Amino acid sequence: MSEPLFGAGRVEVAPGAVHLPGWLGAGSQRDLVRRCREWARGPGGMARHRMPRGGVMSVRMTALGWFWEPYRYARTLPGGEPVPPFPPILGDLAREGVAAAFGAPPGPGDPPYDVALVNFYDAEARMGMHQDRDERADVPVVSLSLGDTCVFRFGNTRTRTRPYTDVELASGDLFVFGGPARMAYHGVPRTRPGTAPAGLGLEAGRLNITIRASGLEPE
Ligand SMILES: O=C(O)CCC(=O)C(=O)O
Ligand SMILES: [Fe+2]
Repeated sequence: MSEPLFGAGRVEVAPGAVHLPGWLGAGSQRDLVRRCREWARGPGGMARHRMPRGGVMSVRMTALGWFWEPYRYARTLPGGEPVPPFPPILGDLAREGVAAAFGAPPGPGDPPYDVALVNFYDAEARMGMHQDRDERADVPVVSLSLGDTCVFRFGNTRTRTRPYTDVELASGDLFVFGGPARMAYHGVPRTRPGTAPAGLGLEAGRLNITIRASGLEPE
């Protein structure tokens, strides 16, 4: 086995896609779970979005910074209310995450992190293979996992199917994908109910926060 580049347990799943197990300590995980509860109580709630072809997503989500629905970003919520602001702590975590994954944070010329999607998975929820392609910036997507472990399927940029790699994302794990992996298809075929660490403040289910740079102009 080759020596990991940065600390123990850095796994390069594909060129540009890095998994750092246990990147967030227990205290940071608890803090983020508490914040997710606050964000979930915001005006957008935790909604199950309807897909353009009629299906309803099994994952519940709320958006910060920009509102997202399949498949676009909007400045306002569907009812016209303003979108809750993008929390600076998520920008800090995203830049630290990129530095931990690739050795350096995004450059000062890169569009800033300005949007986060908070996803909640109950025991039945899953997310089909998709690309994160509604952003107008080629900045890595930073994903933080809390609560139950899931199977995260990380594929290729051309098809929803093989070749892909199944990765177990546990509470506290960081996953970053950028560069040649930025447009790779990925999804969550299942979670593993009952695997969340005790004392997290999340009794059941999985939370995932993806932090992105929209590349869109602020007002
Ligand atoms: O829940 C995850 O780990 C992935 C979420 C995701 O791919 C997304 O929000 O676009
Ligand atoms: Fe995604």
